[in-house]
Parts: sequence; C-alpha cells; structure tokens
Amino acid sequence: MTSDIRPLVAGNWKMNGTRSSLDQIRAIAHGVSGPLSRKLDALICPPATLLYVATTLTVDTRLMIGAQDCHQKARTGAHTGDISAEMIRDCFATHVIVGHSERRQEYGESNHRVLLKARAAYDQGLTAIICIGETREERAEGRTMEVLHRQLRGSLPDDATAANTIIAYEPVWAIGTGQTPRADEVAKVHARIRADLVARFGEGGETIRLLYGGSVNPGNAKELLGIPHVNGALIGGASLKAADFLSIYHAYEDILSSVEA
Ligand SMILES: O=C[C@H](O)COP(=O)(O)O
Repeated sequence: MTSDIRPLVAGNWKMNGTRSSLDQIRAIAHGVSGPLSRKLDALICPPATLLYVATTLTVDTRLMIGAQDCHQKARTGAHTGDISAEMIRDCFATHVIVGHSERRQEYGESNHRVLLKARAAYDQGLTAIICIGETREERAEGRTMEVLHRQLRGSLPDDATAANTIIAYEPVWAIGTGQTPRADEVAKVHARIRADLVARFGEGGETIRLLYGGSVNPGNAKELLGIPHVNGALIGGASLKAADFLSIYHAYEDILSSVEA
C-alpha cells in the first residue's frame, strides 16, 4: 500500500443477494463504523435490486454503497433492462463498477464502451471503479503488461482524477478460483499501472486508488493488502458474509499501524 492514499475495502456482490441478505449489509455497516474508519473506507456493491434499500439502511454509517454497472448513456432512454448513472445516483449510491471482466466477457464490452460508462458515471457525480485484468492465456503468453496498458489507455477518460476514478486490477484467472498472483507479481503490476497513470495524468495519477481483486479472502488479505501500490481490495465471494468482509477490513489494522510506526 502507499501511505498517503486512503485505502478502500470494497465488496462486489455480483448476482448474489436478496432481501434476506440485508442483515449482512447491516452487520458490515456496523463493523466498519468504528475507529478504523478514520483511516479506511468501505464500500459494498449489492445487486441493483437492493441498491436503494441498502443506502437507506446505511445512512449515517461509514459504509458506502455502489452499483455494479451502468449504461453508457448517463440519464434516460430506450434501453430495456439497463440502469443509468442517474438512476444509481437517485438511489443515493456513490460508486459504480465499470468494465468488470465478467461484463467484458459475457456482454463483449470493449474498452471504449467502458470509457463511455465511466464518463456517464462522472456526469452524475459518481466514482467509477474501472476494472482491468489479463486472462490466463494472456498471462501465459507474457502479455500481461501490454494488455493492462491497452485497457488503461482505452477505458480511462482523459478527465479521470483521484476523486472520480478508482482502478481495480483483477487478473481474470484469479477471480473466484482461489488462485492469486505471487506478492512480487502484484507489486510489479501495480507499480507499472501507477507509472502508466502518472505518465498520462501527471501528479493526478499519483493518487488514483489502485485496488487488487481476485480471490482475496481473510487468509491472504494481510499479505495482499500490504503490497506497495495496493490501496485496497475489490472482493467478490468473501464480501457476501459480513464476518469475512470485516476480517479483511480488519487486516488493515496491523498494516496501517506498521505504516505509522
Ligand atoms: O469484483 C470482484 C472480483 O471479481 C473478485 O471476485 P472473487 O473475490 O470472488 O475472486
């Protein structure tokens, strides 16, 4: 992690969660509203069906609520089944994930489409969490850096800033598999992403948060979150249970105190 960037622990519930899961949201909101919240942010992105009720439940807590995707048109239109950034804002959510590899793969979303979605998010005052990551084949071919560079170049609007953008590096082969890159590999990739952002955005690129995502769990969180240039996590499966999410959140206690020491 980099000490001058406020870390974020974010959960992406994907297509999981019904009204009966709201207890988990309540428990997470309660768990992240203690003293650690002065140094660390927490976010849950439930499915769209729970968005409004989740923000209602968490009002006056430190837990932020985000959406998992938005249409590239910011407001309204004839787009059956889609939701817009304006609708997300109307639910009082503050963040939206765009370009998750599951959407890139299942819906053929291109870098340009992801860029348009990020712009739609900015238009409505939302923070876009822009996901990038290489597939297993691309990694095996030694193309990880090239792929990430292309995704960053094509998916980030020119007016991306630390206030409106978070990058999540999620190796596709690590998502939901229990496999993660070695710590030195994550360190190398995050350092390259940081360098890429600084080359494009100058000083502004120094403070855009870089999350790691892909099989983060209570057992490996301390190691992954302690890596240089890792400013937090985007957690899938392990964010569904409050106890697991909070255990990852609390992994930061030691990391932050060792940075301060
Ligand atoms: O958005 C979250 C990621 O896809 C990671 O999912 P996972 O933690 O279940 O591997």
